[in-house]
Amino acid sequence: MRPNGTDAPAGEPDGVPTGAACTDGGREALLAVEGLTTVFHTDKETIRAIDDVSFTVDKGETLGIVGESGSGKSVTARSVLGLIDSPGVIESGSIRFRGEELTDDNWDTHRGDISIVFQDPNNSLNPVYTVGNQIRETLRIHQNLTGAAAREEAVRLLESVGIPDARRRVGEYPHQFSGGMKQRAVIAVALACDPDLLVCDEPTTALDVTIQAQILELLDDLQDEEDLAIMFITHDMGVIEETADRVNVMYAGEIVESAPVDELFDAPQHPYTQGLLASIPGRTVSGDRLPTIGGEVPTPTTEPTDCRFADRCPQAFDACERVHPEPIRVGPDHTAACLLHEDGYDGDPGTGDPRPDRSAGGDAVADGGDHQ
Ligand SMILES: Nc1ncnc2c1ncn2[C@@H]1O[C@H](COP(=O)(O)OP(=O)(O)OP(=O)(O)O)[C@@H](O)[C@H]1O
Ligand code: NI
Repeated sequence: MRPNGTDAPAGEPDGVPTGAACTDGGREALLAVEGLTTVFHTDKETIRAIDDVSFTVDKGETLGIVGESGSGKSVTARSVLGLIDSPGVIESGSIRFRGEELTDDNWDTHRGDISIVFQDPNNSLNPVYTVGNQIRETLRIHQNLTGAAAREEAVRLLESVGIPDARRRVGEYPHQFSGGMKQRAVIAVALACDPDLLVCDEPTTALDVTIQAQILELLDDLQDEEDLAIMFITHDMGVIEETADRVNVMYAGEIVESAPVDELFDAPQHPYTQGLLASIPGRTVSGDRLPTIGGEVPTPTTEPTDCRFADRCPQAFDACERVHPEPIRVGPDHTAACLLHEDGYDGDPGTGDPRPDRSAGGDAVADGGDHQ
């Protein structure tokens, strides 16, 4: 959602949703999204920003969401957070948090359970209040903390996100913080809700590489300490490899592949994932030119009747233009929405690969030709 610069929710300059209350967890996934479809009714057309998206996030897990610009990553996050504004609307699907369906009526009671960190810390912090002020306000709303207790907790939170000299800096304004320190402060505000799930929408993209690495490390530490679940959105496969436990690969509003991170990198099953991986510097097998996927993500306006990736896919065959591929199990914990895998998973946990001849890597490309 970066292009139009609307990542900060209107009327919430500190980027922290309001509301409170916690319920106790069951054995169900922390977050379970099923068949979620969010559309934008523009003057010209209806954009199907995310289409029939299903996934879960478990307690303490990092789910990475990756895909090119326009693939629906931010809309997925905003849908889960109840931040879709007109002309957008959740058309269908279910979002359950700790087993409870999120509806217009009860969304507010879960506001503090799910926090979001956006790409640009400048849009998330209010320039006219001190950092400490913004943390304390969130503590008051979400944890009922006020006075000295809130002041101490604000300092503790700044310390926990690695801001040196926190006791002094808590009284400073956002402009007195560097970019990296500002994003740490944003994370501190997000944590002041005491969330179970932290959604990070490209939280390091605006930062330089060294700072980016530090923030990723910080999130990793926080996750261990606080048993946080994290939904991490990025277009950068390198960042995914470092942060995610599981990965959803999105394309044109759909999840085209989902797998544990190691498996996704070792044996990607969808040609789109294979293309994304092939464009990571250092992963190319030969030649000095990075292969990129030609073309760009289409903006879907109708329900899919074909594979939305077909016209960019090096392995496409006739049926890809006629049949919409549904996610198919290709391993114990691995799905791919691609007709190459329509035979599915043979149930052998030893390989996790129904067709070894079509497994990872560009070499599998020629195989698709059989179908023509
Ligand atoms: N407010 C809006 N009005 C109309 N269309 C929208 C709106 N917000 C998002 N979209 C459309 O929804 C689709 C998905 O957008 P989204 O922001 O989720 O992509 P993204 O994967 O987050 O991309 P990026 O990497 O650029 O942030 C795009 O086609 C986009 O144009
Ligand atoms: Ni986005």
